[in-house]
Amino acid sequence: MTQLVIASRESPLAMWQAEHIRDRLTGLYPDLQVSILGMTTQGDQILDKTLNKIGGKGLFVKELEQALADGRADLAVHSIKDVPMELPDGFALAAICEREDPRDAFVSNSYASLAELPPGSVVGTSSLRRECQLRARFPQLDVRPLRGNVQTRLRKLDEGEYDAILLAAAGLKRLKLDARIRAELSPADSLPAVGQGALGIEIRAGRPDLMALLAPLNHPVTYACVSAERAMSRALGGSCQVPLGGYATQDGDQLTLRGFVATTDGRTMLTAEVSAPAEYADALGRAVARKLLDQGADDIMAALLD
Ligand SMILES: NCc1[nH]cc(CCC(=O)O)c1CC(=O)O
Repeated sequence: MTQLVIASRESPLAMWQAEHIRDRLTGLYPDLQVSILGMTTQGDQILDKTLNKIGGKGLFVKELEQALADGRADLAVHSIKDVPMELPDGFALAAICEREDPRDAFVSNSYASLAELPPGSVVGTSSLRRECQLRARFPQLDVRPLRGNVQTRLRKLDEGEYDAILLAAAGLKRLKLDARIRAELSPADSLPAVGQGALGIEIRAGRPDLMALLAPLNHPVTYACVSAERAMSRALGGSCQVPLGGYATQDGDQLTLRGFVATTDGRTMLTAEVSAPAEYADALGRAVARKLLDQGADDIMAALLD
């Protein structure tokens, strides 16, 4: 292979991610030519509705998969958080790269932390996961929807529509916007989204040559952690309609996965945590899902999907 095309969304964060993978590939393979095919996805176009109302994360990846299927591109770089738990037939994940900061970030021009916000303060987030965890801890805050790419969300904060917003620390750090982060929420306070902070590289299935070329970009610890998180979400039938989170860490050979499912108001919050050797990442994910289902997660999800 002498030339590769990376399909990417056109948002500045997506482009940063694609360029990062391009640079890593050309570092590894100096003779390889890598170009980036920027694309707009439905998820980027529909900005007036929250994601859970328009069909969820798949909207960010479908157009990119179409480019892979057509042969217009060889690989697609995604925030793995945006990749549906089941890939369509004919596609494969070739690598999951080392995770950036997985935490949620608190951004505000007036306050240093959530605890400082006066009652009634308006906090922007369009993630049900962030919303329910926020409501559980700070029921006196006014949580309002906030969509758009990272820059758009910061602009809406700066224009005064919100007193504070929550977004992924990883995106801000990649865009060198770390200075905007006033506080990072610990995973205990705001359990991250499944896969948050990690990049995934998707290819067409049945390309062992490309699989081998991309293998050095895979980070085994991140791969194990994110596999456990995704197996949990898959076993829960996870979708954007359901407030859920999952975050795994690896210590030695031991993976620990914590997951939650909640009602959007944050009044019911089911949590489970299990540890297992890293080679059993998928089984670990299913075990955490089973514990959540045993506590009634299926009732919460059935009510939400009604
Ligand atoms: N939902 C959009 C999205 N997808 C990935 C990231 C951040 C980067 C990452 O999690 O890898 C973001 C922005 C955010 O949630 O604030």
